Amino acid sequence: MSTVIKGGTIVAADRSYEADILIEGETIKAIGPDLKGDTVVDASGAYIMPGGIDPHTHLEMPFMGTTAAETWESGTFAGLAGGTTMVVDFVIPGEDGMLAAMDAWESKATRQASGDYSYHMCVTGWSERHFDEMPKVVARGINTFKHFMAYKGALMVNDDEMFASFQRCAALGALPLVHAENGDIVAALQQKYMADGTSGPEAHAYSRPPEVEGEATNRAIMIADAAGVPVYIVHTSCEQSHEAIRRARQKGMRVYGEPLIQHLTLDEGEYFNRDWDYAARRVMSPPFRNKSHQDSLWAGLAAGSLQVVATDHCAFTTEQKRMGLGDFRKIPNGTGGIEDRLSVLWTRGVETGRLTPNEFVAVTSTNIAQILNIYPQKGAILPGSDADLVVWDPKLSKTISASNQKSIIDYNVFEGFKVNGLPRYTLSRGEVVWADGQNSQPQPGRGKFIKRKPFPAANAALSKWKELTAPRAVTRSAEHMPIGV
Ligand SMILES: NC(=O)NCCC(=O)O
Ligand SMILES: [Zn+2]
Ligand SMILES: [Zn+2]
Repeated sequence: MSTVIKGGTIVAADRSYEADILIEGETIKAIGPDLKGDTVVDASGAYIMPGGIDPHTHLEMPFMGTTAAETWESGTFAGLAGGTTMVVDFVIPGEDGMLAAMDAWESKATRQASGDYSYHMCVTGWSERHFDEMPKVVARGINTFKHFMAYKGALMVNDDEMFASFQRCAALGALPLVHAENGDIVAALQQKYMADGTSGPEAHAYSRPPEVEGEATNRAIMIADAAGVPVYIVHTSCEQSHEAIRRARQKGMRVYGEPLIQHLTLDEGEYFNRDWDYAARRVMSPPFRNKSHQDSLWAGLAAGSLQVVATDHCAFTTEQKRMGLGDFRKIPNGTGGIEDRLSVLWTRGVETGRLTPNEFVAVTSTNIAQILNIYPQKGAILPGSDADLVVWDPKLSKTISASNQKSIIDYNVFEGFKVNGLPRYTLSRGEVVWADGQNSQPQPGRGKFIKRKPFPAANAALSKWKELTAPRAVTRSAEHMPIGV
């Protein structure tokens, strides 16, 4: 059974050109003019792009005394409806360790996911057990380990723990990821605002200023450099953090930065809304920033100092957010975006000229696949690649509203945004899983876990350079030594 996508313009990260795409089974068989297949997908007047990859989601994550309400079923369906064909979710180990946590995640994902998925493993402490489990995690197809420098008393790790884990990553060919905020200072500022009587959602933003993120980003980069490993900074939200990443890259370090679609388009004014629910629904870490930080992030995407746009989709209902009434520290941290990442980025990025269509593909798919080591299986339109494709219709438009979203959350932080550019079709491994106007849900459980191999190249290059430039003892002959000592 073959499918041909006809009449569109292929938009890849490196170029745009007109061609048909022939799909056989789950992969791309051929690209060229006048291809024929059993079924035809009409792409006339549309762009054909690699399916979006969201490298940062928290579906059904237990967090802050509750569990993120977006399920694997609703979250992956929402992703497909918005053109995202793969998510990478964070596994949080409990008392039973990393492997048991991975099993727990897998038991949910395998039954429910309708798009493909992978995991990052979180490192929330350090011990011999962590040291021993990490290679087993890598053997099971995970090559990224996440570290929280915030959430003191819960997920936060200290510098020595992070350094030990980063060294282990270096040895295993794995990439460390970091949530960079100075957790000690955040905790102190939270206490101060509560003591001053500022207990509403706005205090969430006050207690997490950009300096707190910039300091932690610099520290994470320094620790990665000392450990001889690249590093990926998740949810880069401000100029201070971007500046640290930019400077490190200019010095030749392999540092990646991931702005979120929320930070690019929503600002701190959201927290000053008089409606408590409205403001609390937007509480996430780091918080939304002012327009000058947004400009910095957009510039970084265009210039290449920031590589990826994610969502950090960690969605709680209004009822869950109300756990923090009277104490902003108890508002579950997280917002959604998986369904709207591509259309909002297209509208606010490509339509405004901040990004080219090719840069759009790079930051939503190709760069991510390369950084996570699944390219060209994912993130590419090439013979042999998985046929994860979006037929993107720049003429389709809608006004974003919780009332008709696929996400099961009762609100949407982009409510009222008018977007131009939406998927006419989304294909996941060759199957049409979303068609505009049909609205039917793909089969839960059809999504596959995608194994990601370790990174031999970057880690080996770094350790070779470290070895070549390592401090060495000076050899001194007797004539250069003090006599009689
Ligand atoms: N970002 C956020 O507020 N919640 C999800 C957990 C995290 O990524 O820090
Ligand atoms: Zn985080
Ligand atoms: Zn996150």
